[in-house]
Amino acid sequence: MRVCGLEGDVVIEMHGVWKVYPNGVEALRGIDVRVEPGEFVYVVGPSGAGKSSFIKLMYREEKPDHGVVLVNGVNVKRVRDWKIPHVRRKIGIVFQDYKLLPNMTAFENVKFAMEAVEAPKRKMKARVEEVLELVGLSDRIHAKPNQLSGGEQQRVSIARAIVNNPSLVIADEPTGNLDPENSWDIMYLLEEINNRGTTVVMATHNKEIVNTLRQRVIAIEQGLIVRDELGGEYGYED
Ligand SMILES: Nc1ncnc2c1ncn2[C@@H]1O[C@H](COP(=O)(O)OP(=O)(O)OP(=O)(O)O)[C@@H](O)[C@H]1O
Repeated sequence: MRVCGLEGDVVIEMHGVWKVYPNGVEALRGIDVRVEPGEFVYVVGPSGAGKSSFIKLMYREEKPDHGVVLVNGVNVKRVRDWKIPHVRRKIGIVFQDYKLLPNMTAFENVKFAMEAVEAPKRKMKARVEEVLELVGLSDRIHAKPNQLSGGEQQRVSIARAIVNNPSLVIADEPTGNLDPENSWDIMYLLEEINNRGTTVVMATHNKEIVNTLRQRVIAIEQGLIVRDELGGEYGYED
């Protein structure tokens, strides 16, 4: 049974999507794609191919210049700035550099994400403790980011990403700053989250992970999807 999202809903739909930055760079040049609930998708491709631009459209960090991007049925181009938090309520985001608030503890960082969506106050403490336990950090909840290792910081950021039960987790190079052991730990967590029903979209340069934990692979080159395979390979040398 799916935990999030209704069967048959499409999590992400893009039709004829172009992203052209103000300097004239055509980062995406006509993208068509559908991601269904519960999928795990790797986004791969050479540096500068358009991977980050592709996933930034999903969390409305960027808007398409042409075409349509629907996330959980919402047309992201039509979302006013003040409504972005509402759209992101159902999306968890994980960055390569964690982006934790430095003056807050692990507990406070995760709680902050619940406050941002105005979750019921009485449920916060238990829920924050629950997700920090899920990522294996029960004994570090009062540590600040500079007291945590890179792997631990990324686990806090994953706890923050899932605390509001998102239907979609988007990760941009989540293992990019981590050693192999910590990278695998993060991948097992993302797999576990996916097994619980959450859709995961992850941009990565990690060949070993993509070729070992086989999932759908979307390859982007020069702003175009050049390959889209279930159980695909990484397909590049780096
Ligand atoms: N804000 C921006 N302004 C101008 N150009 C940009 C901007 N962001 C990205 N670009 C350009 O758009 C193209 C695609 O960049 P993008 O970051 O999407 O690629 P990427 O595949 O994620 O690369 P990497 O693997 O190196 O992170 C590149 O040529 C990049 O220089």
